[in-house]
This record gives sequence, structure tokens and C-alpha cells, in this order.
Amino acid sequence: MTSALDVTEALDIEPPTTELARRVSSSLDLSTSPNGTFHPASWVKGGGQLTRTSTNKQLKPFATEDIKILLLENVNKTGLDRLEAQGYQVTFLKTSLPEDELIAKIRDYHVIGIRSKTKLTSRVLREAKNLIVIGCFCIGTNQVDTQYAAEHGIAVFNSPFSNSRSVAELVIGEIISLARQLGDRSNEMHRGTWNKVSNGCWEIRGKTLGIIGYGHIGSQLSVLAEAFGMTVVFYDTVNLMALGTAKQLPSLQALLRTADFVTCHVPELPETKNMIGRKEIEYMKEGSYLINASRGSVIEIPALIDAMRAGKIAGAALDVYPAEPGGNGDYFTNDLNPWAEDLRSLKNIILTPHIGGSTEEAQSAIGIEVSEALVRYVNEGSTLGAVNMPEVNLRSLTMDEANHVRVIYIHRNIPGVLRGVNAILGDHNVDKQMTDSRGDVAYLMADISDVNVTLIKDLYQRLESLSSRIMTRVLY
Ligand SMILES: NC(=O)c1ccc[n+]([C@@H]2O[C@H](COP(=O)([O-])OP(=O)(O)OC[C@H]3O[C@@H](n4cnc5c(N)ncnc54)[C@H](O)[C@@H]3O)[C@@H](O)[C@H]2O)c1
Ligand SMILES: O=C(O)[C@H](O)COP(=O)(O)O
Repeated sequence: MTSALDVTEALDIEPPTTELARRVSSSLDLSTSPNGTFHPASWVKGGGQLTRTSTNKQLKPFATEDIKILLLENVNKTGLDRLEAQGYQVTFLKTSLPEDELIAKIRDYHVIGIRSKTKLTSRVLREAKNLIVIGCFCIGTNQVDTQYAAEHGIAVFNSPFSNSRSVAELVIGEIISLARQLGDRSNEMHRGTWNKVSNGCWEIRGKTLGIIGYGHIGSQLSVLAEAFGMTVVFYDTVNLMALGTAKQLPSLQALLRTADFVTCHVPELPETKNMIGRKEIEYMKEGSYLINASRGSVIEIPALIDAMRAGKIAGAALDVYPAEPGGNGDYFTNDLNPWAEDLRSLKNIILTPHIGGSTEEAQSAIGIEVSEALVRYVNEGSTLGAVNMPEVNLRSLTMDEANHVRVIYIHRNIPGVLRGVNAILGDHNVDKQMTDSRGDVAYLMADISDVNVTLIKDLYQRLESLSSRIMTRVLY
């Protein structure tokens, strides 16, 4: 049985960028690696860690303690604990980092975990020479250039629905609060004013809720709203099964003309930018309400301010903003948001600091889900649940398969690649193999048995020399 340590010693190794690289890369020609860089987690074998776990006969892959992870934005402890339990080196920060600081730091890490504030642009990712995977510990992935990441062999994972219920509950709370002007009454009491009024205050029973975007959050909200006696209509670009007695409407305009409460639950996309602007507000009913807990780009805030001043919109709740800070502290400065003072001066508007998914339940579940996806990807190469790669998975290797390697070949999706790859793999005993593509990127995973150091090196170098290669990883 060969361990990564044996591999390291058997190879004559080059200058490393990290401890792991130092131990495993000395005989590799770094010039053949993606972008001229070496991905240290990409071809380590065994790491002297071929131990049985207590519950199953899975092999522990390479030297996991050499994997470096940067966790930003106060990711939940459930995630941190799972990553540390693998032996990975985890750097944990409570805030996000500005672009220049991130660029200076990211090159040292194989894995980064973020939430909605950290912008992983192509400019940042270009510097991420060792990065193999990104974990978004949230739903949205608009903060990441997922296409650029895929084209550079970096997988991206998120948590597609662990905070959906939390957002839906927040919106229910906001609908009632706006209908009863709770924010204003509470503020008045805080200032010592008793102002008992019923004028302009309503029950929500019998009112119509218009949901824009009937995905995980929109559909969950639909069920809750009907339980309160609301009529639900929704607009979505996709034809979807309506839950309960909700009804899908054919256009956004139809929804805006019908709803007493309009709430946005669409992703940030070019098509959803300023989706609710002056024209759309014109369509809305007199005295209706507008809620946004999706992304700050979806509602044109100056148009909302004017409509509230004119009395067209009777109340609004905003959880998200065009510019949001990386950590807690002063926010509503004119520097970040030129309309901040105007917004604060309005009546019956609830302003929250992007807390839709911020509950103990959601954050704990997200921590578990995303960290487990990261572990599966780093240790076993599984892309199940990735948002920018085809989904490819093979069962875990067992202790009885200690002389196997798992080869992962991420490549450009162009004709003839499999012929070239199989010509290389075909010299070995391929136990199982799976390949799939998504857009321009394809992902191949194969388990090869009866390997030794020379074979591994040969395999790796031949795959790396193919012109279709984005990234090669050899695990176990
Ligand atoms: N405030 C928060 O803390 C918080 C928490 C979670 C999610 N979010 C945001 O909410 C968004 C929605 O979350 P989700 O889990 O329901 O997403 P989802 O992907 O399950 O649903 C989004 C829905 O919007 C629809 N859609 C896309 N473009 C559209 C368009 N132009 N017009 C109409 N419908 C369109 C899609 O077809 C889909 O059904 C996320 O993308 C995220 O940005 C915010
Ligand atoms: O995309 C999401 O899940 C929400 O916007 C929540 O983001 P957060 O984790 O940064 O609060």
C-alpha cells in the first residue's frame, strides 16, 4: 500500500506554495499546472492517513491537515466544527474582506467559505492560485463569478433552501406589521407618545398577496399567507405548480394591478435589476405595500421613496440594499446610500439589515449542509449540489481499495476529449468512471486500481498535458 508520504518521498519535488505542496509537489513540473500554478490538493495520495473510520470502511484521503480554509462572514459554528474535525487548517473571520485584502489573502487557501457580502469577482479569483472550491453559506450565489470559477476548475456550492422558512416567516411578520403600522406605533411609544389610531390600519385576512418569484421562499410564503386567510397570486418566469389555492398570473403587470401586498423573491440577475421601478409602481394599487427581502438591486429605491411620499405606497419593508457593508456598525451614511436620509424620514417603512436568513435554525442548518458539501468535494471530488459544475459522484473508496486512486479531470467541453483521456486511463485498470458536462465545462471522475507511485505520476502528467485540461486532481 502506498501513502502520500511515500509518494512525496519518491518524487523529486519542486518549490512549493504551501506546506502541502512542499510535501507532495517536488517532482512535478509546475509549468504544466493550470494557469502555471500548482493546486496542492490536486494530487496528493494517501498522506499516510489511510485509517478506518469507526462507522464505515471509508478511506481518509491525503493529508487533510494540509488543506487551508478561509471562512469569512461569521459562518455558523456547525460549519467551522465540521471542517476542523477533518483536520483542515481553518482561518475564521467574523466579517467579509474588501477586494484588495481578499486578493492579498486568497492565494494561500484551497477552500473559501463566504456568505452574501464577499464578492468573489474574476479579479479576485484570478489571484486564487490554490483555490479548488467555494462554499456560499447562504442561498444566493450572485456574489460569485460562478462562470469564471467553473472555467478555472473551481466548484461552487451553496445551501439552496435552509433559510427559506426563516425568510418566509420574516415576510409574514412584515405584512402584519405594515398593515397595522406597528413600526410607527412602537417608535412613538419609545418617544413617549400615545397615539391610538385605527385609520389606515387593516387585518390581512381577505387581502391579496402578490409574490414575485415562486421558488423556495415564495412558495413557502404562499402556504403561510393562505393560513392567515390571504388570497395568493404569483408571477414567475417558469410555469409552476401553485400550492393551496394560489394562482399564477401571466404577467408582472397583472400581479401589480391585483395585489394589496407585493413581495419580491427573485434572484439577482440582469433581468431582475430594477424590476420594480417607477413604471411598475404606477401599476400598483393605491395604498398598497411593497416588500423586498431578495436582493437590493431588485427595487429602484428613489422610485419607492417618491411613491411613499405621494401616498401611493402605504408602507414598505426592505431587508436588502444596493450597497451593504461587510460587517456590523454604521451603515446608513450618504457615502454608501445617497438616499439614506430620505428613506429614514418615511412613515411606515421597516428597514432591517439583511436578516431574512439570520435565525439560529437556518444558520446551523446551512453550516452543516455547506461544510459537508465542501468535505465531500475536497476529500472525494463529489460535485453533488454544485451550482456551476455538472453533478458527478462515485461511491467512497473503502479500506479494501487502498491501492486505488480517484482521478478527477476537469476539462473544456469540446469534441474528442474522452478519446484522449481514455487512451491514458485505458493503460490502467479503471474500476469505475463517470463523466458529465455543464455548458463549457466537463467533469470526469474515475477510480483506478492497482496503482503505484510511478503510475500515479504518469497518469497525472499525461492528463495535465492534454490541451482540454482545466484541472487534474488525484485523490487517495
Ligand atoms: N434576505 C435574505 O436574507 C435572503 C435569504 C435567502 C434568499 N434571499 C434571496 O432570495 C432569492 C430567492 O430565494 P429562493 O430560495 O426562493 O430562490 P429560488 O431560486 O428557489 O426561487 C427564485 C424564483 O424566482 C424566479 N424568477 C427568476 N427570475 C425571474 C423573473 N425575472 N421574474 C419572475 N420570476 C423570476 C425563478 O423562476 C424561481 O422560481 C435568492 O436568490 C436570494 O437572493 C434573501
Ligand atoms: O442568500 C442568502 O441566503 C441570504 O441573502 C442571506 O445571506 P447572509 O447569509 O449573508 O445573511
